[in-house]
Amino acid sequence: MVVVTARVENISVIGTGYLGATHAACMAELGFNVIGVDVDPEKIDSLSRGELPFHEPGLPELIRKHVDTGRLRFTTDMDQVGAWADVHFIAVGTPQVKGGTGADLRFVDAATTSLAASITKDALIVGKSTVPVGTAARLADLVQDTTQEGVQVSLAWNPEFLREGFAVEDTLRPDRLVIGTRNPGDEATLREVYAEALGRDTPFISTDFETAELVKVAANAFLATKISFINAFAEVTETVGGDITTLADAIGYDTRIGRKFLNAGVGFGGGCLPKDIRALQTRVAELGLDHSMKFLDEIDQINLRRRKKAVARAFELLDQDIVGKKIAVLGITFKPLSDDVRDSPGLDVAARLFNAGADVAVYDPEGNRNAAKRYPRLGYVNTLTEAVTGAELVILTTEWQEFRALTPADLNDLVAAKRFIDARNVLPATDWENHGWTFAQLGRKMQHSS
Ligand SMILES: NC(=O)C1=CN([C@@H]2O[C@H](COP(=O)(O)OP(=O)(O)OC[C@H]3O[C@@H](n4cnc5c(N)ncnc54)[C@H](O)[C@@H]3O)[C@@H](O)[C@H]2O)C=CC1
Ligand SMILES: O=C(O)[C@H]1O[C@H](OP(=O)(O)OP(=O)(O)OC[C@H]2O[C@@H](n3ccc(=O)[nH]c3=O)[C@H](O)[C@@H]2O)[C@H](O)[C@@H](O)[C@@H]1O
Repeated sequence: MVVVTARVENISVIGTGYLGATHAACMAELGFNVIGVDVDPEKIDSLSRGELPFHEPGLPELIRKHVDTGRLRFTTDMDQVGAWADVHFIAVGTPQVKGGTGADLRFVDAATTSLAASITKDALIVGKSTVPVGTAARLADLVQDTTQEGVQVSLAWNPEFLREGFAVEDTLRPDRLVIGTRNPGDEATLREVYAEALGRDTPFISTDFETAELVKVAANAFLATKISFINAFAEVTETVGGDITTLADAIGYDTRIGRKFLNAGVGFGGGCLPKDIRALQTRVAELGLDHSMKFLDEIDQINLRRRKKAVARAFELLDQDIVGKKIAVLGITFKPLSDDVRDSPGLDVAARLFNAGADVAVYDPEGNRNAAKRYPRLGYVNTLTEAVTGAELVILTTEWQEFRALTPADLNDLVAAKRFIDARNVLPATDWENHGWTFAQLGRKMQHSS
Protein backbone atom coordinates (compact mmCIF):
# COMPACT_ATOMS: atom_id res chain seq x y z
CA MET A 1 0.00 0.00 0.00
CA VAL A 2 1.31 3.46 -0.83
CA VAL A 3 0.89 5.78 2.09
CA VAL A 4 0.79 9.48 1.36
CA THR A 5 1.48 11.79 4.29
CA ALA A 6 1.62 15.53 4.55
CA ARG A 7 5.06 16.86 5.48
CA VAL A 8 5.49 17.49 9.18
CA GLU A 9 6.62 21.05 9.83
CA ASN A 10 4.86 22.20 12.98
CA ILE A 11 4.79 20.27 16.24
CA SER A 12 3.04 21.02 19.52
CA VAL A 13 3.95 19.48 22.87
CA ILE A 14 1.21 19.58 25.50
CA GLY A 15 2.69 19.60 29.01
CA THR A 16 6.12 21.20 29.46
CA GLY A 17 7.48 19.44 32.55
CA TYR A 18 10.57 17.23 32.67
CA LEU A 19 9.42 15.20 29.67
CA GLY A 20 7.57 17.82 27.61
CA ALA A 21 10.11 20.66 27.83
CA THR A 22 12.85 18.23 26.80
CA HIS A 23 10.81 16.83 23.94
CA ALA A 24 9.85 20.30 22.69
CA ALA A 25 13.46 21.56 22.69
CA CYS A 26 14.72 18.39 21.00
CA MET A 27 12.05 18.57 18.29
CA ALA A 28 13.20 22.17 17.61
CA GLU A 29 16.79 20.93 17.50
CA LEU A 30 15.70 18.42 14.84
CA GLY A 31 14.47 21.32 12.71
CA PHE A 32 10.73 21.45 13.44
CA ASN A 33 8.79 24.55 14.47
CA VAL A 34 7.55 23.82 17.98
CA ILE A 35 5.05 25.28 20.42
CA GLY A 36 4.94 23.97 23.99
CA VAL A 37 1.60 24.31 25.81
CA ASP A 38 1.07 24.14 29.56
CA VAL A 39 -1.66 25.13 32.01
CA ASP A 40 0.97 26.55 34.38
CA PRO A 41 1.47 30.23 33.40
CA GLU A 42 4.63 30.59 35.53
CA LYS A 43 6.27 27.69 33.71
CA ILE A 44 5.27 29.16 30.35
CA ASP A 45 6.56 32.64 31.27
CA SER A 46 9.87 31.22 32.33
CA LEU A 47 10.26 28.99 29.24
CA SER A 48 9.24 31.88 26.96
CA ARG A 49 12.14 33.89 28.39
CA GLY A 50 14.39 30.97 27.47
CA GLU A 51 14.75 29.91 31.11
CA LEU A 52 14.25 26.34 32.27
CA PRO A 53 12.29 26.16 35.55
CA PHE A 54 14.03 22.91 36.61
CA HIS A 55 17.48 21.36 36.44
CA GLU A 56 18.42 19.18 33.48
CA PRO A 57 21.97 19.22 32.08
CA GLY A 58 22.21 20.60 28.53
CA LEU A 59 18.54 21.56 28.31
CA PRO A 60 18.77 25.29 29.22
CA GLU A 61 21.23 25.83 26.36
CA LEU A 62 18.91 24.07 23.90
CA ILE A 63 15.82 25.99 25.05
CA ARG A 64 17.62 29.33 24.85
CA LYS A 65 19.06 28.49 21.43
CA HIS A 66 15.69 27.72 19.89
CA VAL A 67 13.74 30.47 21.68
CA ASP A 68 16.32 32.79 20.11
CA THR A 69 16.00 31.24 16.64
CA GLY A 70 12.21 31.59 16.98
CA ARG A 71 11.74 27.89 16.29
CA LEU A 72 10.54 27.22 19.83
CA ARG A 73 7.68 29.07 21.50
CA PHE A 74 5.49 28.49 24.53
CA THR A 75 1.88 29.33 25.35
CA THR A 76 -0.98 28.56 27.70
CA ASP A 77 -3.45 28.90 24.85
CA MET A 78 -4.37 25.53 23.33
CA ASP A 79 -6.25 27.22 20.48
CA GLN A 80 -2.93 28.52 19.14
CA VAL A 81 -1.77 25.01 18.30
CA GLY A 82 -5.04 23.49 17.13
CA ALA A 83 -4.98 25.42 13.86
CA TRP A 84 -1.20 25.18 13.44
CA ALA A 85 0.49 21.88 14.32
CA ASP A 86 0.68 18.76 12.16
CA VAL A 87 1.64 16.56 15.11
CA HIS A 88 0.67 17.09 18.76
CA PHE A 89 2.58 15.25 21.50
CA ILE A 90 0.85 14.76 24.84
CA ALA A 91 3.38 14.87 27.69
CA VAL A 92 1.27 15.79 30.74
CA GLY A 93 1.70 14.14 34.14
CA THR A 94 0.17 10.81 35.16
CA PRO A 95 0.91 10.85 38.92
CA GLN A 96 -0.25 8.33 41.47
CA VAL A 97 -3.86 9.05 42.35
CA LYS A 98 -4.20 10.70 45.78
CA GLY A 99 -5.20 8.15 48.41
CA GLY A 100 -4.79 5.22 45.97
CA THR A 101 -2.28 3.30 43.89
CA GLY A 102 -3.56 3.73 40.33
CA ALA A 103 -2.56 6.40 37.80
CA ASP A 104 -4.40 9.70 37.87
CA LEU A 105 -5.51 10.17 34.27
CA ARG A 106 -7.34 13.46 34.76
CA PHE A 107 -4.54 15.50 33.16
CA VAL A 108 -4.24 13.24 30.11
CA ASP A 109 -8.00 13.22 29.66
CA ALA A 110 -8.32 17.00 30.05
CA ALA A 111 -5.39 17.73 27.73
CA THR A 112 -6.68 15.34 25.05
CA THR A 113 -10.22 16.70 25.23
CA SER A 114 -9.24 20.36 24.99
CA LEU A 115 -6.67 19.63 22.28
CA ALA A 116 -9.05 17.56 20.13
CA ALA A 117 -11.71 20.26 20.44
CA SER A 118 -9.27 22.97 19.33
CA ILE A 119 -7.92 21.17 16.25
CA THR A 120 -9.04 22.69 12.94
CA LYS A 121 -6.61 21.01 10.53
CA ASP A 122 -5.83 17.33 9.91
CA ALA A 123 -3.36 16.16 12.52
CA LEU A 124 -1.87 13.30 14.50
CA ILE A 125 -2.06 13.27 18.31
CA VAL A 126 0.77 11.23 19.86
CA GLY A 127 0.59 10.19 23.50
CA LYS A 128 3.96 10.12 25.27
CA SER A 129 2.80 10.09 28.90
CA THR A 130 3.05 6.76 30.73
CA VAL A 131 -0.46 5.33 30.96
CA PRO A 132 -2.27 2.13 32.02
CA VAL A 133 -2.95 -0.32 29.21
CA GLY A 134 -6.26 0.47 27.53
CA THR A 135 -5.88 4.24 27.80
CA ALA A 136 -4.91 4.82 24.15
CA ALA A 137 -7.93 2.89 22.86
CA ARG A 138 -10.20 4.91 25.15
CA LEU A 139 -8.61 8.20 24.11
CA ALA A 140 -8.87 7.29 20.41
CA ASP A 141 -12.65 7.09 20.88
CA LEU A 142 -12.63 10.32 22.85
CA VAL A 143 -10.73 12.06 20.03
CA GLN A 144 -13.19 10.80 17.44
CA ASP A 145 -16.12 12.03 19.55
CA THR A 146 -14.57 15.44 20.23
CA THR A 147 -13.02 16.39 16.88
CA GLN A 148 -14.86 18.90 14.73
CA GLU A 149 -16.59 17.60 11.62
CA GLY A 150 -14.51 17.48 8.44
CA VAL A 151 -11.18 17.34 10.28
CA GLN A 152 -9.15 14.09 10.26
CA VAL A 153 -7.47 13.52 13.62
CA SER A 154 -5.82 10.25 14.52
CA LEU A 155 -4.11 9.00 17.69
CA ALA A 156 -0.85 7.08 18.21
CA TRP A 157 1.08 6.07 21.34
CA ASN A 158 4.81 6.62 21.57
CA PRO A 159 6.11 5.93 25.10
CA GLU A 160 9.23 7.70 26.32
CA PHE A 161 12.26 6.04 27.92
CA LEU A 162 14.46 9.03 28.75
CA ARG A 163 16.29 9.25 32.06
CA GLU A 164 16.41 12.49 34.02
CA GLY A 165 19.96 13.82 34.02
CA PHE A 166 20.46 12.45 30.47
CA ALA A 167 17.16 13.63 28.99
CA VAL A 168 18.54 15.52 25.99
CA GLU A 169 20.95 12.79 24.99
CA ASP A 170 18.28 10.10 25.43
CA THR A 171 15.77 12.06 23.33
CA LEU A 172 18.13 12.91 20.49
CA ARG A 173 19.80 9.49 20.51
CA PRO A 174 17.23 7.03 21.89
CA ASP A 175 18.19 3.36 22.20
CA ARG A 176 14.86 2.42 20.62
CA LEU A 177 11.63 3.97 19.41
CA VAL A 178 8.30 2.33 20.12
CA ILE A 179 5.05 3.38 18.49
CA GLY A 180 1.55 1.99 18.76
CA THR A 181 -0.72 2.93 15.86
CA ARG A 182 -3.96 1.88 14.19
CA ASN A 183 -3.43 3.52 10.79
CA PRO A 184 -0.45 2.93 8.46
CA GLY A 185 -0.32 6.65 7.68
CA ASP A 186 0.38 7.40 11.34
CA GLU A 187 3.45 5.18 11.35
CA ALA A 188 4.72 7.01 8.26
CA THR A 189 4.22 10.38 9.98
CA LEU A 190 6.18 9.24 13.02
CA ARG A 191 8.94 7.81 10.84
CA GLU A 192 9.25 11.30 9.36
CA VAL A 193 9.40 12.93 12.80
CA TYR A 194 12.10 10.50 13.93
CA ALA A 195 13.93 10.34 10.57
CA GLU A 196 17.24 11.43 12.07
CA ALA A 197 17.34 8.64 14.68
CA LEU A 198 16.09 6.13 12.12
CA GLY A 199 18.94 7.17 9.84
CA ARG A 200 21.27 5.91 12.58
CA ASP A 201 19.54 2.50 12.52
CA THR A 202 17.78 3.07 15.85
CA PRO A 203 15.50 0.07 16.43
CA PHE A 204 11.94 1.08 15.54
CA ILE A 205 9.20 -1.06 17.02
CA SER A 206 5.90 -0.45 15.32
CA THR A 207 3.08 -2.19 17.11
CA ASP A 208 -0.46 -1.86 18.46
CA PHE A 209 -1.64 0.45 21.24
CA GLU A 210 -1.63 -2.19 23.96
CA THR A 211 1.89 -3.43 23.30
CA ALA A 212 3.24 0.12 23.16
CA GLU A 213 1.62 1.00 26.49
CA LEU A 214 2.81 -2.22 28.11
CA VAL A 215 6.41 -1.95 26.81
CA LYS A 216 6.79 1.25 28.81
CA VAL A 217 5.57 -0.08 32.13
CA ALA A 218 7.31 -3.42 31.58
CA ALA A 219 10.63 -1.60 31.14
CA ASN A 220 10.19 0.40 34.34
CA ALA A 221 8.95 -2.66 36.25
CA PHE A 222 12.01 -4.60 35.13
CA LEU A 223 14.37 -1.83 36.23
CA ALA A 224 12.63 -1.59 39.62
CA THR A 225 12.82 -5.37 39.98
CA LYS A 226 16.57 -5.39 39.31
CA ILE A 227 17.15 -2.77 42.01
CA SER A 228 14.97 -4.52 44.58
CA PHE A 229 16.52 -7.87 43.67
CA ILE A 230 19.99 -6.66 44.64
CA ASN A 231 18.58 -4.85 47.68
CA ALA A 232 16.95 -8.09 48.87
CA PHE A 233 20.44 -9.63 48.80
CA ALA A 234 21.68 -6.54 50.64
CA GLU A 235 19.31 -7.48 53.46
CA VAL A 236 21.01 -10.88 53.59
CA THR A 237 24.59 -9.59 53.51
CA GLU A 238 23.74 -7.06 56.22
CA THR A 239 22.93 -10.04 58.44
CA VAL A 240 25.41 -12.74 57.46
CA GLY A 241 28.30 -10.61 56.22
CA GLY A 242 29.64 -10.47 52.68
CA ASP A 243 29.97 -7.63 50.25
CA ILE A 244 26.94 -6.66 48.17
CA THR A 245 28.96 -4.67 45.61
CA THR A 246 31.28 -7.62 44.91
CA LEU A 247 28.20 -9.83 44.59
CA ALA A 248 26.64 -7.40 42.08
CA ASP A 249 29.91 -7.19 40.11
CA ALA A 250 30.20 -10.96 40.02
CA ILE A 251 26.69 -11.67 38.76
CA GLY A 252 26.84 -8.63 36.47
CA TYR A 253 29.69 -10.17 34.43
CA ASP A 254 27.11 -12.65 33.16
CA THR A 255 25.90 -10.75 30.10
CA ARG A 256 22.48 -12.34 30.50
CA ILE A 257 22.18 -10.47 33.80
CA GLY A 258 24.31 -7.32 33.21
CA ARG A 259 25.79 -5.02 35.88
CA LYS A 260 23.53 -1.99 35.28
CA PHE A 261 20.81 -1.24 37.85
CA LEU A 262 22.37 -3.58 40.40
CA ASN A 263 23.62 -0.82 42.72
CA ALA A 264 22.33 -1.61 46.18
CA GLY A 265 21.58 1.22 48.57
CA VAL A 266 18.67 3.30 49.75
CA GLY A 267 16.60 2.23 46.75
CA PHE A 268 14.70 3.77 43.89
CA GLY A 269 12.56 6.88 43.90
CA GLY A 270 11.48 9.58 41.48
CA GLY A 271 8.35 10.56 39.62
CA CYS A 272 8.20 7.29 37.66
CA LEU A 273 9.51 3.92 38.90
CA PRO A 274 7.53 3.86 42.19
CA LYS A 275 4.24 5.14 40.77
CA ASP A 276 4.55 3.08 37.59
CA ILE A 277 4.89 -0.27 39.40
CA ARG A 278 1.92 0.62 41.60
CA ALA A 279 -0.21 1.71 38.63
CA LEU A 280 0.68 -1.46 36.72
CA GLN A 281 -0.39 -3.70 39.58
CA THR A 282 -3.58 -1.71 40.01
CA ARG A 283 -4.46 -1.86 36.32
CA VAL A 284 -3.78 -5.58 36.04
CA ALA A 285 -5.89 -6.25 39.14
CA GLU A 286 -8.70 -4.18 37.58
CA LEU A 287 -8.52 -6.52 34.60
CA GLY A 288 -9.11 -9.46 36.95
CA LEU A 289 -5.50 -10.69 36.83
CA ASP A 290 -4.84 -10.11 40.51
CA HIS A 291 -1.86 -12.47 40.70
CA SER A 292 0.14 -11.63 37.57
CA MET A 293 1.86 -8.54 38.93
CA LYS A 294 1.60 -9.31 42.63
CA PHE A 295 5.40 -9.70 42.83
CA LEU A 296 5.65 -5.96 42.21
CA ASP A 297 4.13 -5.38 45.63
CA GLU A 298 7.15 -7.18 47.10
CA ILE A 299 9.48 -5.10 44.88
CA ASP A 300 7.86 -1.98 46.33
CA GLN A 301 8.08 -3.25 49.92
CA ILE A 302 11.76 -4.23 49.61
CA ASN A 303 12.42 -0.76 48.23
CA LEU A 304 10.59 1.05 51.03
CA ARG A 305 12.35 -1.09 53.67
CA ARG A 306 15.68 0.34 52.46
CA ARG A 307 14.69 3.82 53.61
CA LYS A 308 13.73 2.46 57.03
CA LYS A 309 17.03 0.57 57.16
CA ALA A 310 19.00 3.79 56.55
CA VAL A 311 17.10 5.40 59.44
CA ALA A 312 17.64 2.33 61.66
CA ARG A 313 21.39 2.50 60.94
CA ALA A 314 21.36 6.16 62.06
CA PHE A 315 19.73 5.17 65.35
CA GLU A 316 22.25 2.36 65.73
CA LEU A 317 25.28 4.60 65.14
CA LEU A 318 23.92 7.16 67.61
CA ASP A 319 23.18 4.51 70.27
CA GLN A 320 19.41 5.05 69.83
CA ASP A 321 19.75 8.60 71.10
CA ILE A 322 19.11 10.92 68.16
CA VAL A 323 17.05 13.73 69.74
CA GLY A 324 18.84 17.05 69.23
CA LYS A 325 21.80 15.40 67.48
CA LYS A 326 23.02 17.16 64.35
CA ILE A 327 22.79 14.84 61.34
CA ALA A 328 24.07 15.96 57.92
CA VAL A 329 22.02 14.51 55.06
CA LEU A 330 23.95 14.75 51.78
CA GLY A 331 21.68 14.46 48.76
CA ILE A 332 17.96 15.07 48.70
CA THR A 333 17.09 14.51 45.02
CA PHE A 334 16.03 11.03 43.94
CA LYS A 335 19.20 10.73 41.86
CA PRO A 336 22.17 12.93 40.90
CA LEU A 337 22.02 15.47 38.02
CA SER A 338 18.36 16.27 38.75
CA ASP A 339 16.49 18.66 41.05
CA ASP A 340 13.55 16.25 41.21
CA VAL A 341 12.55 15.26 44.75
CA ARG A 342 9.42 13.27 43.87
CA ASP A 343 9.34 10.15 46.07
CA SER A 344 12.99 10.75 46.92
CA PRO A 345 14.59 8.20 49.28
CA GLY A 346 16.99 10.85 50.65
CA LEU A 347 14.20 13.28 51.44
CA ASP A 348 12.19 10.52 53.07
CA VAL A 349 15.16 9.56 55.28
CA ALA A 350 15.78 13.21 56.23
CA ALA A 351 12.10 13.73 57.12
CA ARG A 352 11.99 10.57 59.24
CA LEU A 353 15.09 11.63 61.18
CA PHE A 354 13.68 15.13 61.66
CA ASN A 355 10.36 13.73 62.89
CA ALA A 356 12.28 11.55 65.34
CA GLY A 357 13.82 14.70 66.85
CA ALA A 358 17.20 14.99 65.11
CA ASP A 359 18.65 18.36 64.12
CA VAL A 360 18.81 17.63 60.40
CA ALA A 361 21.07 19.68 58.08
CA VAL A 362 20.25 18.98 54.45
CA TYR A 363 22.56 19.82 51.58
CA ASP A 364 21.96 19.04 47.91
CA PRO A 365 23.59 20.81 44.94
CA GLU A 366 20.23 21.22 43.14
CA GLY A 367 17.38 19.85 45.25
CA ASN A 368 17.04 22.16 48.26
CA ARG A 369 14.47 24.48 46.63
CA ASN A 370 12.06 21.70 45.63
CA ALA A 371 12.58 19.83 48.89
CA ALA A 372 11.80 22.96 50.91
CA LYS A 373 8.41 23.19 49.18
CA ARG A 374 7.57 19.69 50.43
CA TYR A 375 9.23 19.74 53.86
CA PRO A 376 9.74 23.41 54.80
CA ARG A 377 10.83 22.60 58.35
CA LEU A 378 14.02 20.68 57.55
CA GLY A 379 17.27 22.61 58.02
CA TYR A 380 18.48 23.41 54.51
CA VAL A 381 22.02 24.71 54.07
CA ASN A 382 23.88 25.97 51.01
CA THR A 383 27.19 24.18 51.32
CA LEU A 384 28.54 20.78 52.20
CA THR A 385 30.78 22.40 54.81
CA GLU A 386 27.81 23.98 56.60
CA ALA A 387 26.00 20.65 56.63
CA VAL A 388 28.81 18.60 58.13
CA THR A 389 30.27 21.15 60.55
CA GLY A 390 29.51 19.95 64.07
CA ALA A 391 27.59 16.91 62.78
CA GLU A 392 27.39 13.81 64.99
CA LEU A 393 26.56 11.73 61.92
CA VAL A 394 26.85 12.20 58.14
CA ILE A 395 24.55 10.28 55.76
CA LEU A 396 25.15 10.17 51.99
CA THR A 397 21.78 9.54 50.36
CA THR A 398 22.31 10.69 46.74
CA GLU A 399 25.59 10.01 44.99
CA TRP A 400 26.36 13.44 43.50
CA GLN A 401 29.96 13.66 42.23
CA GLU A 402 30.71 16.21 44.97
CA PHE A 403 29.96 13.52 47.56
CA ARG A 404 31.60 10.65 45.68
CA ALA A 405 34.83 12.66 45.74
CA LEU A 406 34.80 13.08 49.54
CA THR A 407 37.77 11.78 51.52
CA PRO A 408 38.09 11.39 55.30
CA ALA A 409 40.59 14.30 55.30
CA ASP A 410 37.85 16.62 53.96
CA LEU A 411 35.64 15.99 56.99
CA ASN A 412 37.93 14.91 59.85
CA ASP A 413 38.27 18.41 61.34
CA LEU A 414 34.72 19.56 60.68
CA VAL A 415 32.47 16.93 62.23
CA ALA A 416 31.76 16.55 65.95
CA ALA A 417 31.99 12.76 65.66
CA LYS A 418 33.37 10.51 62.94
CA ARG A 419 30.25 8.59 62.01
CA PHE A 420 29.21 8.03 58.39
CA ILE A 421 26.45 6.12 56.59
CA ASP A 422 27.13 5.68 52.89
CA ALA A 423 23.59 4.74 51.82
CA ARG A 424 24.63 4.45 48.14
CA ASN A 425 27.77 2.31 48.60
CA VAL A 426 30.01 4.65 46.63
CA LEU A 427 32.86 5.37 49.07
CA PRO A 428 35.78 3.07 50.04
CA ALA A 429 34.81 1.84 53.50
CA THR A 430 38.29 0.69 54.52
CA ASP A 431 39.84 4.12 53.91
CA TRP A 432 37.31 5.75 56.19
CA GLU A 433 37.67 3.09 58.86
CA ASN A 434 41.46 3.49 58.72
CA HIS A 435 40.94 7.17 59.52
CA GLY A 436 38.98 6.35 62.65
CA TRP A 437 35.47 6.62 61.25
CA THR A 438 32.59 4.36 62.23
CA PHE A 439 31.51 3.72 58.68
CA ALA A 440 28.30 1.93 57.67
CA GLN A 441 26.98 0.99 54.26
CA LEU A 442 23.68 -0.56 53.27
CA GLY A 443 24.27 -4.19 52.36
CA ARG A 444 27.24 -4.46 54.66
CA LYS A 445 27.24 -5.93 58.15
CA MET A 446 28.08 -3.36 60.84
CA GLN A 447 31.70 -3.91 61.85
CA HIS A 448 30.97 -3.70 65.58
CA SER A 449 27.80 -5.85 65.45
CA SER A 450 27.97 -9.56 66.21
N1 LIG B 1 10.20 12.67 34.00
C1 LIG B 1 10.68 11.71 33.23
O1 LIG B 1 11.89 11.47 33.21
C2 LIG B 1 9.79 10.89 32.37
C3 LIG B 1 8.42 10.99 32.46
N2 LIG B 1 7.61 10.15 31.73
C4 LIG B 1 6.15 10.28 31.80
O2 LIG B 1 5.84 11.53 31.21
C5 LIG B 1 4.70 12.12 31.84
C6 LIG B 1 5.06 13.52 32.33
O3 LIG B 1 6.03 13.39 33.33
P1 LIG B 1 6.88 14.66 33.84
O4 LIG B 1 7.28 15.49 32.69
O5 LIG B 1 7.91 14.11 34.73
O6 LIG B 1 5.77 15.44 34.69
P2 LIG B 1 5.76 16.97 35.15
O7 LIG B 1 4.86 17.03 36.32
O8 LIG B 1 7.15 17.49 35.25
O9 LIG B 1 5.08 17.73 33.91
C7 LIG B 1 3.74 17.61 33.56
C8 LIG B 1 3.26 18.96 33.01
O10 LIG B 1 1.96 18.81 32.46
C9 LIG B 1 1.26 20.04 32.71
N3 LIG B 1 -0.18 19.84 32.53
C10 LIG B 1 -1.07 19.21 33.35
N4 LIG B 1 -2.30 19.25 32.81
C11 LIG B 1 -2.20 19.87 31.62
C12 LIG B 1 -3.12 20.20 30.58
N5 LIG B 1 -4.40 19.85 30.67
N6 LIG B 1 -2.68 20.89 29.51
C13 LIG B 1 -1.37 21.24 29.40
N7 LIG B 1 -0.45 20.94 30.36
C14 LIG B 1 -0.85 20.27 31.44
C15 LIG B 1 1.68 20.40 34.12
O11 LIG B 1 1.43 21.75 34.42
C16 LIG B 1 3.17 20.05 34.08
O12 LIG B 1 3.95 21.16 33.68
C17 LIG B 1 4.30 11.13 32.93
O13 LIG B 1 3.34 10.25 32.41
C18 LIG B 1 5.58 10.37 33.21
O14 LIG B 1 5.34 9.09 33.74
C19 LIG B 1 8.12 9.22 30.86
C20 LIG B 1 9.48 9.10 30.71
C21 LIG B 1 10.43 9.94 31.43
O1 LIG C 1 9.64 6.52 33.11
C1 LIG C 1 10.48 7.30 33.49
O2 LIG C 1 10.24 8.43 33.92
C2 LIG C 1 11.93 6.95 33.47
O3 LIG C 1 12.21 6.26 34.72
C3 LIG C 1 13.58 5.88 34.87
O4 LIG C 1 14.43 7.02 34.80
P1 LIG C 1 14.67 8.00 36.04
O5 LIG C 1 13.46 7.98 36.92
O6 LIG C 1 15.13 9.29 35.45
O7 LIG C 1 15.87 7.44 36.88
P2 LIG C 1 16.74 6.10 36.93
O8 LIG C 1 18.10 6.39 36.46
O9 LIG C 1 16.02 4.95 36.34
O10 LIG C 1 16.81 5.89 38.51
C4 LIG C 1 15.62 5.63 39.24
C5 LIG C 1 15.93 5.41 40.70
O11 LIG C 1 16.60 4.17 40.89
C6 LIG C 1 17.74 4.32 41.71
N1 LIG C 1 18.75 3.31 41.32
C7 LIG C 1 19.13 3.20 40.02
C8 LIG C 1 20.04 2.22 39.64
C9 LIG C 1 20.57 1.36 40.62
O12 LIG C 1 21.39 0.45 40.34
N2 LIG C 1 20.17 1.49 41.90
C10 LIG C 1 19.27 2.46 42.28
O13 LIG C 1 18.90 2.54 43.48
C11 LIG C 1 18.18 5.76 41.45
O14 LIG C 1 18.96 6.23 42.51
C12 LIG C 1 16.85 6.46 41.33
O15 LIG C 1 16.33 6.79 42.62
C13 LIG C 1 13.97 4.96 33.71
O16 LIG C 1 15.36 4.63 33.85
C14 LIG C 1 13.73 5.64 32.37
O17 LIG C 1 14.04 4.75 31.30
C15 LIG C 1 12.25 6.05 32.29
O18 LIG C 1 11.99 6.73 31.09
